Amino acid sequence: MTAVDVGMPSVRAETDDVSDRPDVPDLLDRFGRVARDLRVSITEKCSLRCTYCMPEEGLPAIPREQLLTTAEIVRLVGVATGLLGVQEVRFTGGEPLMRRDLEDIIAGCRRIAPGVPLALTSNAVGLAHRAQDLRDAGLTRVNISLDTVDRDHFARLTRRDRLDSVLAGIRAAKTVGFTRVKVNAVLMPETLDGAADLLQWCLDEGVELRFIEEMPLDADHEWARANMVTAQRLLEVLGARFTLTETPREDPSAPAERWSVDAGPATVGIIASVTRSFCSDCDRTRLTAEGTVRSCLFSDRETDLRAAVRGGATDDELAALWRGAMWNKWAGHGIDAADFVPPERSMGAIGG
Ligand SMILES: Nc1nc2c(ncn2[C@@H]2O[C@H](COP(=O)(O)OP(=O)(O)OP(=O)(O)O)[C@@H](O)[C@H]2O)c(=O)[nH]1
Ligand SMILES: C[S@@+](CC[C@H](N)C(=O)[O-])C[C@H]1O[C@@H](n2cnc3c(N)ncnc32)[C@H](O)[C@@H]1O
Ligand code: SF4
Ligand code: SF4
Repeated sequence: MTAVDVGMPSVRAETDDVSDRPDVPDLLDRFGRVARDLRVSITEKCSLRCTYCMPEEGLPAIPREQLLTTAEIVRLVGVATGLLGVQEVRFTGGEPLMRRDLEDIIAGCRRIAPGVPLALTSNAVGLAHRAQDLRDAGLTRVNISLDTVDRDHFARLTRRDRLDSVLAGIRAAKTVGFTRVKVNAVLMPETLDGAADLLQWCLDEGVELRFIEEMPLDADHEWARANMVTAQRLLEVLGARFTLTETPREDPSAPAERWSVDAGPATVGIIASVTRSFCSDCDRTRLTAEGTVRSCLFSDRETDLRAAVRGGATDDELAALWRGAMWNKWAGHGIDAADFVPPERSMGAIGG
């Protein structure tokens, strides 16, 4: 972390003041954190309707002219990696595969940021047909969401009967040579009984499974702390079938804590965003599909870069706007605070 006088801001600072920001190129915030991990949402559309994320009818469509174009995404990724110290870029959504120009976006970003890892977070529906092209375009890594290997549970949770397509997508990701394919599973009461089967499937396939605590980011606003499956509860359930041993954290800003399974080398991860929050080490910055910078998943304060891009701003001007947006980033999500209010946008609308 960069050492600067960061003062004592409140957890949810509501200010745009950047007059006290030190003149450094990186995406520094008042708490001394530096964002190096950029997550770019490229669409609000999705082929699934996971209950913890989307409403049944899907999100309201973003008018085409409000979406960042391929060229605009590439330019902003160039600003982030070239001027702002971003070291990894992840494409997300909505479902990034819903954009037919995803391969062009990846190829453009690969050209503008040759040495930077480019990752994708996807539900893998239809990935089997595109995995090779995405790899050829320069994609480095893929994380895939899969909550259960039980077809009925999958169909109920995602409101779509697409388990086979997802499993084929995961296998294709391995076949075309993406290294360290990871599977993300959100912990839900309905799928907890199948958690050990999911882990066994991932062990058999040689992919790395991470369970994720559900956050209050569902479009239906049904999240309740009392109903949430905690990391602790999951460990009890998995412990009935596997021997789990906690391993040291690879990197303090990596959200997953890892346990070796049956003496390893395979591991299972848990992203305990709620009960063991990692906000104090957060290294994320986000671009929404409409081209706003969002400093934290939970903060609705956004800075419009699309208007600046379309108004003729230079790269240096865009970088300055981005730095200002991150300086006033909140300390953390504050889910346990008495006055917590979930953000207006749901996970799929922000870009998870
Ligand atoms: N609290 C919090 N959780 C996040 C954030 N971004 C993603 N998540 C959660 O972390 C899960 C995994 O995210 P991924 O998209 O796989 O990214 P990642 O964990 O950074 O990926 P790796 O670099 O492969 O570890 C998501 O499903 C979200 O639930 C964030 O900024 N804050
Ligand atoms: C919003 S999705 C977008 C990318 C892609 N559609 C997918 O599902 O991987 C990104 C990640 O957010 C996670 N997610 C969605 N809603 C969540 C919630 N309420 N709490 C925690 N994670 C959530 C998903 O499981 C997924 O891993
Ligand atoms: S989690 Fe991903 S796949 Fe599921 S509804 Fe949200 S955006 Fe779609
Ligand atoms: S909730 Fe906000 S501060 Fe916490 S890890 Fe996520 S983006 Fe970072």
